[in-house]
Amino acid sequence: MDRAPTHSRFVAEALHLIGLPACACDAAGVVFAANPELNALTGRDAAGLTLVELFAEHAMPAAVSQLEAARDREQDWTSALADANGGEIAVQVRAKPLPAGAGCAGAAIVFTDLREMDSGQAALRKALLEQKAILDNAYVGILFSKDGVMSSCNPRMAEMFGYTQEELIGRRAIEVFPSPEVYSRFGKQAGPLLGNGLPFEAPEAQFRRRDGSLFWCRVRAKAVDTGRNEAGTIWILEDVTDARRTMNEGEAIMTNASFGILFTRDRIMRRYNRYFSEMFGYEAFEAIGMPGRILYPSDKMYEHVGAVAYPLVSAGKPFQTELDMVRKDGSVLWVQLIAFAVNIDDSAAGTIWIIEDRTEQKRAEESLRNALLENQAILDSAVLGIAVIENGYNLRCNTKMEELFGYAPGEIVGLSVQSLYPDKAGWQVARDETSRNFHSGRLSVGEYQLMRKDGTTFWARLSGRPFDLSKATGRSVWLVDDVTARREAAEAVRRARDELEVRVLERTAELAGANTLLQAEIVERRQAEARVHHMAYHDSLTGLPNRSLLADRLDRAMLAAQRSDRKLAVMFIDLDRFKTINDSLGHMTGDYLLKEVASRLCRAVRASDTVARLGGDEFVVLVPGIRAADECNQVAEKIIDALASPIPFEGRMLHITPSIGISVYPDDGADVETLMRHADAAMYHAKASGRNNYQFFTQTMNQAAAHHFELESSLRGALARYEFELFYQPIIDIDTRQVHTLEVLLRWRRGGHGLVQPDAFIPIMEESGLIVPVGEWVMRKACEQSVAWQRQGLKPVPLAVNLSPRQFMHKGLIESIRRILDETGIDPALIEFEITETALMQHGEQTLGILGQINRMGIRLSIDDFGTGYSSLAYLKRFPVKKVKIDRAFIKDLENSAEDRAIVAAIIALSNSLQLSVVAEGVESEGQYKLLKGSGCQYAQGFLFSQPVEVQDVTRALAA
Ligand SMILES: Nc1nc2c(ncn2[C@@H]2O[C@H](COP(=O)(O)O[C@H]3[C@@H](O)[C@H](n4cnc5c(=O)[nH]c(N)nc54)O[C@@H]3COP(=O)(O)O)[C@@H](O)[C@H]2O)c(=O)[nH]1
Repeated sequence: MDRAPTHSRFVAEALHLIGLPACACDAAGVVFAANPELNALTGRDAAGLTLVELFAEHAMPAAVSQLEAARDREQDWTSALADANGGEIAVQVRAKPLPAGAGCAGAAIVFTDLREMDSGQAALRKALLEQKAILDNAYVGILFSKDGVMSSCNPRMAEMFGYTQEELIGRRAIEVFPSPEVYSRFGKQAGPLLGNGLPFEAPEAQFRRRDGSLFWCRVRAKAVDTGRNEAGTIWILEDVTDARRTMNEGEAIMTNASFGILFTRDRIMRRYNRYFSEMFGYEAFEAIGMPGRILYPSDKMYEHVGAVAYPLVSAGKPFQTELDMVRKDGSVLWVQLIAFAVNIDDSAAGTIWIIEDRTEQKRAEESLRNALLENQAILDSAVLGIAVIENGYNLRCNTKMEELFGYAPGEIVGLSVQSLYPDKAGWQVARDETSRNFHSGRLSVGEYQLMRKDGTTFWARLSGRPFDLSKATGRSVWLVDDVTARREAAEAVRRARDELEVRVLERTAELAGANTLLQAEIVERRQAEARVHHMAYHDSLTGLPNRSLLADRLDRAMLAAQRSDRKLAVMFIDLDRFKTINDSLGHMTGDYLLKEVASRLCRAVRASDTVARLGGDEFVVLVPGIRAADECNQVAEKIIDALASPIPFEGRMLHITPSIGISVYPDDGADVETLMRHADAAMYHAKASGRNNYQFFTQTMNQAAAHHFELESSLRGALARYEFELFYQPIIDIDTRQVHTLEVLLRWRRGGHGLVQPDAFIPIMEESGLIVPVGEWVMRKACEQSVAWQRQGLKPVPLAVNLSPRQFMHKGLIESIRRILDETGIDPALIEFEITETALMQHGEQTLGILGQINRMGIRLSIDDFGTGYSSLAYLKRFPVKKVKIDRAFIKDLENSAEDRAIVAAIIALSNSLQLSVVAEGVESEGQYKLLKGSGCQYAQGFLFSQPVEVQDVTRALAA
């Protein structure tokens, strides 16, 4: 053995002294020393045996346990040793810790061979040992006291107080009480009972340990000998400190629990905590003893809970449910009920019910559930897809979301967000934008193309926000709206708008074009209106103001004159012999002449004066702002001077002179019509005064005008009154001085006035048109006379009848001639028409046609007043005329004027070359006659031969 031999030897020697079989074992349970008595008893050397080998097999567990405990304190038990023959030996075993001086831990074991005792001793000893074993092994402290002194105790009592048995025994009882007062009080309670032989019991009494700490014990006491107090008292103390603490803790739990705790047994309420009282409305002890049924709303529920709960509880399993229970006042509360057995080994021990009032919780849960249901209903009925996203995956979504993407219910959950995009690039763009927005603390809103489960795509408006806006990552909620239709509509609208804009542009262009055209039309119209206005108020040929505008300006000028106390002059200008120029040289020439005159007039007067053209060759100059009438002299002189120089036109020098009549406002009239009429009268006077001069209006001029008017009026009835008659003047053959022709000359034998000469009334008839019917009368009368002369047997003499320009151009002329010829039966060869040179040249080809018709009737034609107009040789050649009459103006000074002679000679030469006869009119002297005859003129007419004479004179002459 390894153990120290000194110790073994020392222990072995000690074992030899015991006299009873004994041994010593170490902490490992190996016998390291045994005395001969033990060796003899077991029949083998015990030293070196293990406990397993030393004890009988069935005694092993107790032996091991007892020896383990014996290392600390003495143990005593009945056991059996194994002998060398495999048998066993009944022994009483007493084991004690090895003393400190033994040198090692372990126990000393002493055996008493129970086989050596006689039966009485053995029984007694056995009983004593058993009692001792009971006392020693009792879990309660047992103490004997006498006279207040502890006389003996079991190990448990000493242990409870922290003493050894030896230390405790002999001590006074008062020492183990907390204080003398407690001891005294305790004694007062226990003493009377014990003194009377009665047991004393205190459920809780406080004691003091050796170390001063206090602990609680349940105390039971009884006199050892109830008949003799002096025999002492046996005290049994049960340490209930832990139980009391446990009980207090339980009470605290019961009292402070925030749920109801109910203890029932036999389904009767035995105990409950404060919370239960408050929960169900019962007082602290009010419901104790009542059946648990009162807590349930119905028998059925009560029975049901019992039927379900108790089998579980009896099996050691907790029962848990939630149900309605009933308060004392009948109101219902919703509780969670948990039940378990007080002792699973004893179902009759009762049941503990943990009851938690979940009414509010249930209400809250229901409210929450309703809210969730509502939310779910809202989500499911939402027209937008709604999804919760975390870490790029769909956590949850509503029905609409699934519909949008074409997934079955629940299919989207767990899908990656990327799988909802048609490609990674699109998803990446959306993710980057979302990240930027979330990190900026903003919502992320955008439109992206997404992909359905079947691979088709659509446009959606995504609106996302993190659950916590302050965190860019984590869960986020997204609204998904299918905006494909809206985008298509927007696209359609955009296209429509583009088309509309194009149309608008086109229409605008059209309108611009139309506007341009309209503007042009407006301009054109305004120009036209201006032209019309201009035409209405201006002379189309010269551009000068016309009669209307002149009247207006004259009106205004009169008003101005009234205000300024000035006068104004109206200067009526008529161009002398313009008619002749116009008729002979044609309209072109006449027009040119008029325009030049207009221009010269404008230059001659001031800009403040008005030059107007009334028509034909009539002009008016309005001179406002004059102080006296004689201021007009200068103006009139300037006008005459302006027109004095000849006007060159197409190789000719045109000479024109004005006759100017002047009326002055207010002297000669107070209105436009009067001033104009008076100026006109003055102009006539100027003409009568030899032309190329000016005359101021006088009242006598008014009388001339009145006379003119009177003549015209009288002429209108002259034909009907047979006041006309014919005179005849012979045209003689120069060579023979015999009558060649008779010129028919009209006379007006005006009633009360005598015979009126043609110059006094033919211009008026020409002007008024009366010349047409009167001229026809002349033709008819002349023809009738010729026929009459012939009927009288007189020698037929041709008659020369004058045709005025107006008469010549009259449409009914040819028909009228034809009718007269037919009706009178005159030989057309006896008729000759004299037409002035001016009239012939006036209408060119038309004249030629009329002349041709007349000529074809057999009527001869002659040109009257030849030399005063502007004959065209081309026409002369073509006209079917036979004769020209040299105007008497060239004959008048023939004898004195070489120029006139040259002209007459030229006319005669021209006529000869054209094979025309020449008549010289106005021959009044023999000198003239001779010159004419010498010049080769064939015919002559004049007072030298005869004045115009009445028909009777002609008849007489013809008959002579
Ligand atoms: N259309 C018509 N015109 C007619 C008609 N009757 C006349 N007239 C024209 O009137 C003008 C004046 O005519 P009258 O006063 O008759 O004078 C004519 C002669 O008396 C005049 N004459 C003739 N010889 C001389 C003369 O030696 N000296 C002179 N001082 N006068 C003389 O000449 C007139 C005839 O001229 P003309 O006709 O040019 O041959 C006159 O122009 C008439 O034509 C008519 O019915 N219709």
